[in-house]
Amino acid sequence: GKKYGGYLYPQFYQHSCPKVEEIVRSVVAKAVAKEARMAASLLRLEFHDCFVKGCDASSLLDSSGVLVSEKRSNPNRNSARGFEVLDEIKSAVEKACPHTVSCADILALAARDSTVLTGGPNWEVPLGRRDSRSASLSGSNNDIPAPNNTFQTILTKFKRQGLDIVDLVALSGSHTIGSSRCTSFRQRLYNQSGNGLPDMTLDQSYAAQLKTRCPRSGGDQTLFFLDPPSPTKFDTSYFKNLVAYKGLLNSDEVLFTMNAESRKLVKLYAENQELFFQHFAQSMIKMSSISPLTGSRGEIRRICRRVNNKPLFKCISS
Ligand code: HEM
Ligand SMILES: [Ca+2]
Repeated sequence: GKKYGGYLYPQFYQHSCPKVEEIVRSVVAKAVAKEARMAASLLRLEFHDCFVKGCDASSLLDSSGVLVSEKRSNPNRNSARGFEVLDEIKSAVEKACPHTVSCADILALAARDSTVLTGGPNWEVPLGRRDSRSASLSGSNNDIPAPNNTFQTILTKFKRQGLDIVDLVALSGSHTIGSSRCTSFRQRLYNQSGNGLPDMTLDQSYAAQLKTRCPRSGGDQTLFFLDPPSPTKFDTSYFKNLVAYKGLLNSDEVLFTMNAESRKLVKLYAENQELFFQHFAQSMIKMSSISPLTGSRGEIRRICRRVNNKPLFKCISS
């Protein structure tokens, strides 16, 4: 395809850094043991990276000079987390194999390891991505779906990345782990369509329960599990919630209420963990292969938070 293709392969570091997968896994395991939510946070970072200019670790860059960080965007501000863990992985990998493994590949591996560590499927991660020398704040604001987007808008944003409705439903299954802030779903509780009424598709007793900790105003940052029955276990519980009209985000519930095809997939995944896991792994490989920088494009960053300094002679000669 145009956006993903045969440039990445799992053995990319076989000779140059044979221990990379082991190093990433051990740091992720340590971080998740310390804080279970970290698995969710790392998995989400891969999504937010790949949807903006492809999987190029643009999402990991801090603001510096003219570069404006994607960390300031609406989907990421006060929300994206896990950057310290990636710093720790990167420095461990740099020690073993200096200037060899990209931050984009480290993030793709960390997302896979986070899935496995919480009980989800395993897959071989195609490798060979390189890191961008820029970020896109506008891309981060526009290309990552928002929780109050309509089903059609969300699907359109997935299709723009070369992803389809199966990818959308399977990957939304990531919300089987992790948390959301009150501000991300408040609208559903009080004023879904601008007429002062709640979202009628939200289970009423669940809504009442959410309102106690997510009031009309205040408490924006208060955290709620995306999948309350099993917030740290990668399982089918998320899809069972949707079938029971207990999806937390509007973008979750619309997968069951707004489209016949996605509704069918939600019901299938709710009852068939094996199928969900199989599709999830497939879709993660697809998402993690969006527009990679390969060959001599981009660079291997030394620190994931900033682009490498260019040596002076390059500036003069070019
Ligand atoms: C389909 C469109 C999607 C929308 C609208 C969406 C939206 C959101 C929102 C609003 C949150 C809570 C953020 C906060 O309040 O701080 C969240 C959390 C999360 N999202 Fe999504 N998401 C989508 C798809 C995905 C995909 C494709 C993945 C991964 C493949 C993913 C993984 C996660 C995870 C794991 C969390 C929890 C993060 C944590 O606890 O730190 N999401 N998402
Ligand atoms: Ca990116």
